[in-house]
Amino acid sequence: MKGLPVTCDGVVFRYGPDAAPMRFDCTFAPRTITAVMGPSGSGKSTLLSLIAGFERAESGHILIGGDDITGKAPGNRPVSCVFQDNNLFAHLDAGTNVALGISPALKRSAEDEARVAQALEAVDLAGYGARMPGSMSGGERQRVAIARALVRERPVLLLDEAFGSLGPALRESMLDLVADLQRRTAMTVVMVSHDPADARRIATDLVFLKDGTVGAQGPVSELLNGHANAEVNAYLGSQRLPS
Ligand SMILES: Nc1ncnc2c1ncn2[C@@H]1O[C@H](COP(=O)(O)OP(=O)(O)OP(=O)(O)O)[C@@H](O)[C@H]1O
Repeated sequence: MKGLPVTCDGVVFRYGPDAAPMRFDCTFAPRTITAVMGPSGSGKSTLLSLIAGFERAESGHILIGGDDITGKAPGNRPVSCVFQDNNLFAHLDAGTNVALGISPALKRSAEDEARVAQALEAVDLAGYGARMPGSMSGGERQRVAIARALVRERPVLLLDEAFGSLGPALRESMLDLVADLQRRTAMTVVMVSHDPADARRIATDLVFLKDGTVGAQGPVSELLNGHANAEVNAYLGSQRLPS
């Protein structure tokens, strides 16, 4: 599942006839981790929803690996998503939740079982297959969601504030897990985060949104060094320089 580039080419979207149009022109490089940052309401979740296919562009094109996927249904796009909450079916155990990434049928072949076990092991949850989501911690549930994304073997992984509700130490370990999985699978990862420390920790590229459009894009090392861009600096405030 080698990562593919994702390009938004003049993608225009609005939530309703009276809403201001958003417009996205950006590229997410293949096999890298790109952070998407920007003020609240700047369009980060909307951009991910457009790439995932939960929202449809009014005009423009979304390309993944050169394929125009603008009109494709979410399930036919080469992407997996992990959100902040509610990624799992509460009435199904962890193994079944992961297996849904392989097939919607609840019956699993021996080969499926092996893939589920392998994915749970990859996220450090070996042996957790029979556990119900309600009996797991927030971090464990997010790891199950990542395991499901892994078995889907899609070349693009979208993370929308996936670790936003976790404490700092756990969040760091989840970020390191994503970085490790990204290195092993060569996925393209697009990660929405509010925290510049997240981007500095694992992302190489940054797309900065402002007022429903791309305000800046480039390497994290340049855009978050405190000197590159006045709008990014204003957003970062006291976190302008790495601690
Ligand atoms: N379902 C919706 N219907 C109407 N407007 C919406 C809807 N979802 C989002 N919006 C509006 O679109 C704009 C962008 O929202 P979006 O959720 O993409 O921002 P965001 O950058 O992810 O914000 P946050 O950091 O607060 O999660 C905001 O002005 C928001 O109020």
